[in-house]
Amino acid sequence: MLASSAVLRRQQLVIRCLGVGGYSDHNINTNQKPMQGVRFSSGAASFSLEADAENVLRAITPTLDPNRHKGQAGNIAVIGGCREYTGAPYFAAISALKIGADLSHVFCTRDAASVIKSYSPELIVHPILEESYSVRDEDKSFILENVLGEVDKWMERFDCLVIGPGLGRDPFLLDCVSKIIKHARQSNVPIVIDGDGLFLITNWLDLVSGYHLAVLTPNVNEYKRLVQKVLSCEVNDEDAREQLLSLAKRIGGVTILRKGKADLISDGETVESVSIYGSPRRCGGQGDILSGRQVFVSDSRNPTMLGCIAGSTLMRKAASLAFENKKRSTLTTDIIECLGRR
Ligand SMILES: NC(=O)C1=CN([C@@H]2O[C@H](COP(=O)(O)OP(=O)(O)OC[C@H]3O[C@@H](n4cnc5c(N)ncnc54)[C@H](OP(=O)(O)O)[C@@H]3O)[C@@H](O)[C@H]2O)[C@@H](O)CC1
Ligand SMILES: Nc1ncnc2c1ncn2[C@@H]1O[C@H](COP(=O)(O)OP(=O)(O)OP(=O)(O)O)[C@@H](O)[C@H]1O
Ligand SMILES: [Mg+2]
Repeated sequence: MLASSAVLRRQQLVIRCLGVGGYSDHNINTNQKPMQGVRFSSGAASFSLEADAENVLRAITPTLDPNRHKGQAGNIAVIGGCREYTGAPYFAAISALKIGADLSHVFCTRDAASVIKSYSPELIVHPILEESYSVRDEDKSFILENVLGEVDKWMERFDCLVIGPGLGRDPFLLDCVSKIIKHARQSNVPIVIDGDGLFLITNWLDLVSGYHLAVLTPNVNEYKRLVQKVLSCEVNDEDAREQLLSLAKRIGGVTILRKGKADLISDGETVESVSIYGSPRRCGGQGDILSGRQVFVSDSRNPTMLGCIAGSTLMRKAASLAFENKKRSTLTTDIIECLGRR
């Protein structure tokens, strides 16, 4: 079957981002020497720790190419935003634009939509999700079909879905989102699962199990719940890397970025860590920024690990720059202003 144009575009994004075959986006246009510094062995990227986080950042960030048109540097969608939470989906969606995506959509509930639209004209906000309180039982299947139809109209054009920032835990809303995840898998769209999206898949692991284009970004609580559910034990920080490797292996296919003092990243085969930069401020919203940074997640395995290393490094670098400037008063909005600064 001919790969759809979106899959081809995502694969071109892979080649440009990774410089697979020694060519970065810049080389493609100028045929200069392949990039140095990023080592690939037997098809799996093997990186030392901190120094390569910088090299990965350099390797995976596509250069600005005058021959490209709008959308080719990345078109992402955040699935999240409800009556309770409107900041999280905004943080995730604007962060993707700030690191270079061209278009950023938010699919949220009607209540949240006008609030998120008021935060920024840069975002394309779709008020299509519903929570139980606004839906009669007899209308639920019709509304579910309508939600899926609205998302499917756009699905082929997305390079990545970020599912969960500010989603909340409403059962009807989570049921709709579970169907969106299934449709994304059928369309081979990479997905980043964060926030309440992790609450959903922890209770329904089949949604992501075996899907190598899925990235999970749990915080301390969310990771604890995943370990309890999948490994039937408590988090063991004595053997954090081994436990993360087992968790990723047991779920199968996914890449997990365990957020913490050091971010640990595993695809079930290797484990990498990123602990450079960062700030001592733990204000809410920093994880949402990180989930939006995974816009480089792509079609094949290695870039998923690379995307996580790059996203974590960029997030921590921006947090460090913001803290230098604002100290104890640093907020997530200050960190967003520092994104993309090198
Ligand atoms: N400005 C914004 O809009 C921001 C919005 N945010 C959004 O908030 C959502 C939750 O994210 P978070 O990080 O607070 O979740 P987390 O650490 O697992 O829980 C902390 C503790 O609270 C509890 N708990 C949580 N949610 C619950 C619920 N719905 N109903 C009941 N209990 C709940 C939880 O209990 P537990 O699950 O452990 O039993 C734990 O004890 C998520 O969608 C995120 O994107 C954040 O990104 C920040 C900025
Ligand atoms: N102790 C720490 N020291 C330095 N950086 C940290 C520390 N804990 C987390 N981080 C970094 O802060 C970012 C957000 O992690 P955090 O655990 O706050 O996510 P979260 O709880 O999902 O955030 P959010 O409030 O957006 O939901 C991650 O990039 C992580 O690398
Ligand atoms: Mg979070």
